[in-house]
Amino acid sequence: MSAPELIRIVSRDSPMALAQVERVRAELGALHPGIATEVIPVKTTGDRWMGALSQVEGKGAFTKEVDAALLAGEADLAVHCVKDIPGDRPLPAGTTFAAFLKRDDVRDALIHPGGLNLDELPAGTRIGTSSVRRIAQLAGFHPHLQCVPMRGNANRRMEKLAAGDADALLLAVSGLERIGRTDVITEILSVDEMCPPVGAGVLALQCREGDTETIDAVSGLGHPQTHQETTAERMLLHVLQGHCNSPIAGYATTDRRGELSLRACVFTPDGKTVLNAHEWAGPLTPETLGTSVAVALLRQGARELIDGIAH
Ligand SMILES: NCc1[nH]cc(CCC(=O)O)c1CC(=O)O
Repeated sequence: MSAPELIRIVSRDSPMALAQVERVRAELGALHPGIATEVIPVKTTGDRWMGALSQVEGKGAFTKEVDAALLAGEADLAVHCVKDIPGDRPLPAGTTFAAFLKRDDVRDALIHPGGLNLDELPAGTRIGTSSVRRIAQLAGFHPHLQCVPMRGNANRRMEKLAAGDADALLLAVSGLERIGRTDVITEILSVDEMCPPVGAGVLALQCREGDTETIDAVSGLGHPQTHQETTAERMLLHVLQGHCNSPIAGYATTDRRGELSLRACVFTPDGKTVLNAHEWAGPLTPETLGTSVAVALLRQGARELIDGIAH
């Protein structure tokens, strides 16, 4: 096998995305010191458009331009947050996952400049988030709080918070770690209080399908346990046909014995209805586990909840 001399890495151009690329370069450099890398940052529709995502092409808004550069041969490797990759459709034809990096923290954090915890926030506190998953769970467990729409990358959201557009934010711990801003965290929410999204904290390396040189070079960065968890979670999302406006949460974990399990929830936007399922893989493959948990939720009426929301 001949290793490539240069791998051109394409990614969104937000500070978080560029930090993700630096992690990939560092891990790749340690594994293959002879391979040079080049970074190709691109702006995506999701970065430009500050309105509701459902008015553009939904979640693909964060991946479309990156995937296009990969397919056009302008880059050899795309780095994506799995959380941003649509789950209701296959990957763009001609591309494939080459690796999932070891998972970071899956939890969400509260950022409140006054230093209060979620339970201490007074009625009417404005939480800046446009995430239907976060909105539904806040509405269910903390109905006295008010969610106000907030989009943009994490740095931009913190600027908007400082400008008074909201009183507090919810952001992923992993994202704050990547941009070096864990100092702003007031409270890390437990997964029981705020169930994470499918793919939380996982970075995917995506290549052109036929590019075995690059695929072989980067596949060593993959983390088997993360691969299993991500596969189960993405199959869940696929079977549920969740779209960018679906309040779906789900995360797989691997216990000390190596046993994989998947828990998932589907909410109504007001958080009053919560469908819940948790299953162990046992002899099932991660794909079958994801399918089984999705079917358990469908039996409870998940289809009606998901289709009941415009997208
Ligand atoms: N919505 C943007 C986005 N995509 C992935 C992450 C966090 C990092 C990850 O889960 O990989 C974030 C920021 C956030 O939700 O706070």
